[in-house]
Amino acid sequence: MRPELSEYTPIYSGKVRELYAVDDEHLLLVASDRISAYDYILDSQIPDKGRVLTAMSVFFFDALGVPNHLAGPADDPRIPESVLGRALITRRLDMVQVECVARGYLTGSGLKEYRANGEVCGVPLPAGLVDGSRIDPPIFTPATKAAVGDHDENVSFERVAADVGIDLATRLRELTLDVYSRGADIARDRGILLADTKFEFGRTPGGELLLADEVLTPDSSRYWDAALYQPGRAQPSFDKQIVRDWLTGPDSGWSTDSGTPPPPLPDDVVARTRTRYIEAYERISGLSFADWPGAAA
Ligand SMILES: Nc1ncnc(-c2cnn(Cc3cccc(F)c3)c2)c1Cl
Repeated sequence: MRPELSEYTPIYSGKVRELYAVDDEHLLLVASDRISAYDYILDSQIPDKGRVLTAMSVFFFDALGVPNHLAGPADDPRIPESVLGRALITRRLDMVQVECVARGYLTGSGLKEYRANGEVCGVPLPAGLVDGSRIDPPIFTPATKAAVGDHDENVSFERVAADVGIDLATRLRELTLDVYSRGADIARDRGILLADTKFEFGRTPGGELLLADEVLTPDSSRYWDAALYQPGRAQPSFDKQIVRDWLTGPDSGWSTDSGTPPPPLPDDVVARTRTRYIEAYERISGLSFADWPGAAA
């Protein structure tokens, strides 16, 4: 008999995820079916999004073999039925307050910084790069966690070293670049480019540094279809472009500068987006999503 979610203490609610305390040493990390676009949490949910992204994290934790915070399998008996498949039991860690970002392609806030001063987080880049240019080897572009609703602030490695010490900063950079590069290689071999990603690390009471949070998911990373990759323009998002195009298209009655929340999504936009998430997981993992725990939505 699985416990009810109400037996656990909620300790954090993010835009699309929640965190509960299971006991003094363990947490329950829950991924919802909510989706965000243009900095709004949409009213419409994407069925199975939480289960697919949880499956992706588990795949990469296993495939990359990095010491991490997982404390049980996806069907751990401590996981309530209501969130089975979209929740994981993790060790409770002392989280390092650094957003550990790796970039293998130049876009978003990195491109903005590059255009202003030819570098990102203090890392100089070659001249002449455009939106979507490959950055090889990838670069470590950390950020400080922003307050709720704000964007993280990109900072230099030197600032991270000043905040957490040079040894830990160096370790974070090494781990971030290694895990990103190996994960991006796996995805690229299957036709999906992971343009960038954000990791979080935490320390055990014994001081061991573990990879925590979600790993290389479409919510923590930019996913691009390799077949459509074309530097010099904004790349379409593998998972979110269908939603973005409908919201900014003629049928939504909405626009990004309307100052109003986006309208609900049509059923076909929801269904096609669900399919994109499942396709990304099955292509990258080589596994069938039908075999993943929890009730299909
Ligand atoms: N193993 C850990 N130990 C201690 N703290 C965390 C932790 C804190 N915050 N976050 C981000 C987050 C993850 C999911 C749902 C949310 F609402 C927020 C993760 C973790 Cl993963």
